[in-house]
This record gives sequence, C-alpha cells and structure tokens, in this order.
Amino acid sequence: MVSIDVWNASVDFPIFDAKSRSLKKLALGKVGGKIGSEGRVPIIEALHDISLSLKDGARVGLVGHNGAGKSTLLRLLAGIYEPTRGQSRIVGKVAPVFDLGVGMDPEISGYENIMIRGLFLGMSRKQMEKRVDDISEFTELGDYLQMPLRTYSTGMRVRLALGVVTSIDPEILLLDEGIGAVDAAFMAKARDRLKDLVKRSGLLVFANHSDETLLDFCDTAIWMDEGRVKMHGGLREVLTEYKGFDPFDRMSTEQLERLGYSSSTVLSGNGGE
Ligand SMILES: Nc1ncnc2c1ncn2[C@@H]1O[C@H](COP(=O)(O)OP(=O)(O)OP(=O)(O)O)[C@@H](O)[C@H]1O
Repeated sequence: MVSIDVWNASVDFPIFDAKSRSLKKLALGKVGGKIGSEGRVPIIEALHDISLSLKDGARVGLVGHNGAGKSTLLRLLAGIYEPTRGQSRIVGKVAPVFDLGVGMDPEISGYENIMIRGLFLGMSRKQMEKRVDDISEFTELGDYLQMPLRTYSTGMRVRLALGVVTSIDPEILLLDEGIGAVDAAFMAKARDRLKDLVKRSGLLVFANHSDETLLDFCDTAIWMDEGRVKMHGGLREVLTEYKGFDPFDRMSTEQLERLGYSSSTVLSGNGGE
C-alpha cells in the first residue's frame, strides 16, 4: 500500500548570494515564502511546519498563489528535498512529472527519448519496449520519431513527453503544471490517457491552476499559502474558500457535462464529491 506521511516538516533555502539592500522590498511582496534575515545569510522558508498523511487512492489537487510552496511541497513528497526540520516517509515508487522536458535529450531521436524518459520514470526497458508502438501512435509524430528531438517544435515535444508519461504505471504520481502547449484536439485525446493514468496510479498529487482540470482529476485539495497548509479538505470546499466563489457557479453547461455533472447535482451541492 502506498502512502506519504509528513510530520512538522519545513524546507528552508539559504541564499548565499542575495543582495541585502533589496531584501526589505522582497519581504513586503505578496508572493513567495517568508524571507528571514536574522543570520548572516538570508533564508527563504519555502515550507513551514507541514503535516500531512496521504494514503492509497488519494487524488489531491494542490492550489495556491505563485510562490506559495506547491512545487517545493511536490519535491518534498517525491523525496527530492529532505525536510530541513521535521520528518517525511514515502512508501511506494514515485513518478515525479514536474517538467515535461526533463530527461529528454535533444541530440537523440524521439524513439530513443521515449525509452530514456520511461526508464527515468521507473519503468523497465522491457516494459517500455512493449509500449513504444502505442506511444508512437498516440503522438502522431510518424517519421519524426526517427529525427533528433532538437528538430521538434514545442508542441511536438509535449506530445512526445505526454505520450511517455501517460504510458507508465506509477505507484505515486506527482504532477506539476506544464501540460498545455498542445492544440485543443490533442489535449482532448491526452486527457483520456491522463485519466487512465490517474486510475492506474495509487496516489496522485496534482498542482494546477485550472478548476476544470482539478475537478476532472482530483477529489480533495490542499491550499498552500506562504509555505503553510491553509486548508486541506474536499476539493469543492477548498476551491470555494481559495477563490472566494463556488467553482461550479462559473462553469458553462458544456464544462459541467464534460466533467460528468448535471446542473441539478451541482446546484444541490453534490458536485465534486
Ligand atoms: N531552489 C530554490 N532556491 C531558493 N528559493 C526557492 C527555491 N525553490 C523555491 N524557492 C522559494 O520557495 C518559495 C516557494 O516556491 P515554489 O516554487 O514552491 O512555489 P509555487 O507555489 O510552486 O509557485 P508557482 O505557482 O509560481 O510555481 C518561493 O518563495 C520561492 O522563491
């Protein structure tokens, strides 16, 4: 059974090359973690006293303003960052999908990149060999798959990366933003694969700024604010508090239908549950 537990965890970044004269200005800003400057080296407190317990089956959306700590929290949950204070325990194999381009080599072909990226995400060579045809078909890149990646447009790279990411079998799937540089028709196709991927994964944490995407993939949410968990609960409730309005109120009938809700369930307050 997969799980992630975090007890009173904080993550600090000491900044050795900060310009102290501009620090006051930064401290007054609205976004970002707290900047402490008691010592000689300024420290950004990106996460402060986080306690969380996520179990198998959790589908958690991560929301919060720029610099609130979402990416840092994902890296803590992935085991990439150790807590500066406090503790964390991750049970299960993590597939961190933070930047679709990571693990891609511009000098090798699309095919070779599919294999390498798959290995990077925890798959075996044999598993990837079985999936490569399916991934190629999904990307619609045809003969381009034999060309070096540097010859691809941004959208073509995203197609390739999404093809690989959605082919894996993750125990713990951590998704940061970054999906979006593809045309609408392709995104609709990718969405179905992403849904299957989420179904296959034991535990999902997904940082995203789009209500519709969050409602599509998650059922609970964590609201990060200045490096702290401000709220952790049902997705609709958290979004309502975070945004100041019920997300369903501003959705078109088409959006609601796409999410599988009828207006009546939404109005009676059962949507998102
Ligand atoms: N490697 C780093 N070195 C120093 N400070 C960092 C580093 N990574 C993040 N921070 C700081 O930690 C805080 C949280 O950043 P983080 O990237 O986690 O926010 P976020 O919620 O993901 O923001 P966004 O929505 O803009 O991507 C910010 O104040 C940021 O400046």
